[in-house]
Amino acid sequence: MSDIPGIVVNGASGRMGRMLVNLVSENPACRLAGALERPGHEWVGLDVGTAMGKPAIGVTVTDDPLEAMKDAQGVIDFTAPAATVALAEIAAQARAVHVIGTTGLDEDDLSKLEAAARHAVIVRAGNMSFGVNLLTKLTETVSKALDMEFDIEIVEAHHKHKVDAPSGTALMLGEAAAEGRGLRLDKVADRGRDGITGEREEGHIGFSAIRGGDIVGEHDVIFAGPGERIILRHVATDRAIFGRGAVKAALWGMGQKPGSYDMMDVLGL
Ligand SMILES: NC(=O)C1=CN([C@@H]2O[C@H](COP(=O)(O)OP(=O)(O)OC[C@H]3O[C@@H](n4cnc5c(N)ncnc54)[C@H](O)[C@@H]3O)[C@@H](O)[C@H]2O)C=CC1
Ligand SMILES: O=C(O)C1=N[C@H](C(=O)O)C[C@H](O)C1
Repeated sequence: MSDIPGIVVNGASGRMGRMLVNLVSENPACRLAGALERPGHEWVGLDVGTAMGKPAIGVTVTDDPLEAMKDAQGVIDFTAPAATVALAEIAAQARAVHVIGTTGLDEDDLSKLEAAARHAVIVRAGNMSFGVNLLTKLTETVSKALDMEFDIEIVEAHHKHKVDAPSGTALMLGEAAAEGRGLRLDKVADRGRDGITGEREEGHIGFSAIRGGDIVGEHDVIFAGPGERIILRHVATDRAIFGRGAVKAALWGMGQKPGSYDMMDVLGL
């Protein structure tokens, strides 16, 4: 047993998973304690370094979460909603901090995560980067300062492999914009306009999603008023910004009481 905190990466072969295997292995403040993939995945049973086409690093990919977490204090999870909900219960049993980057979670998924957070630390955010969390703060501030004459529209762009829309980040920004106006996003969100939609309703918050190529992630919050527009923008050019935030969240979470936290808590924003 080492004194250095151990972190497991779930979804180790994914775009974020590979990034995280590297970031956790290279960070002197933690060690890679395990690598998880879904049952049947071709990486299961291989050394995760070898599977990535690099030298072996002494961690074998497994599909058994309890086995992966036997010597870990945290697990970082950028996978898919069903996988994340299933892992939450197991991470709580193992008393491991569960850092969740997975997006596309529905209300039912979220209530299951809340239940798991009664026994364990969960840190979840639709975007783990410092820049987007700062943008989220700014969005709330600007929304609070402007009156309803300013229409709020959120436009996001991502790579062609992304499976959920609007992005988790867009929803985070929408929630902040609604909060700034003292409203609940689910009462004012316009998602997916098509056909004869009628005029825009005052106070609504609109979402548009672009998908193509290898776009890492881009978000604009547009405040369109009479005679002027304010646009807040974040452009991600490297997935490492999400990965670094997730590692920070895992280490931070190890000092917290059970409960649900987000990146604002981690970053003190
Ligand atoms: N919050 C944030 O800052 C960010 C969130 N994301 C989100 O993270 C998620 C993953 O994104 P990508 O890495 O681009 O996707 P990806 O499709 O490249 O990777 C997902 C991985 O999860 C694995 N997986 C699926 N079911 C599993 C299970 N039951 N057990 C273990 N592994 C399982 C897949 O085999 C795959 O390797 C998405 O929901 C995405 O929106 C992505 C980037 C940043
Ligand atoms: O799927 C992605 O790639 C990303 N997903 C997150 C989201 O849904 O907002 C964060 C980031 O934009 C990349």
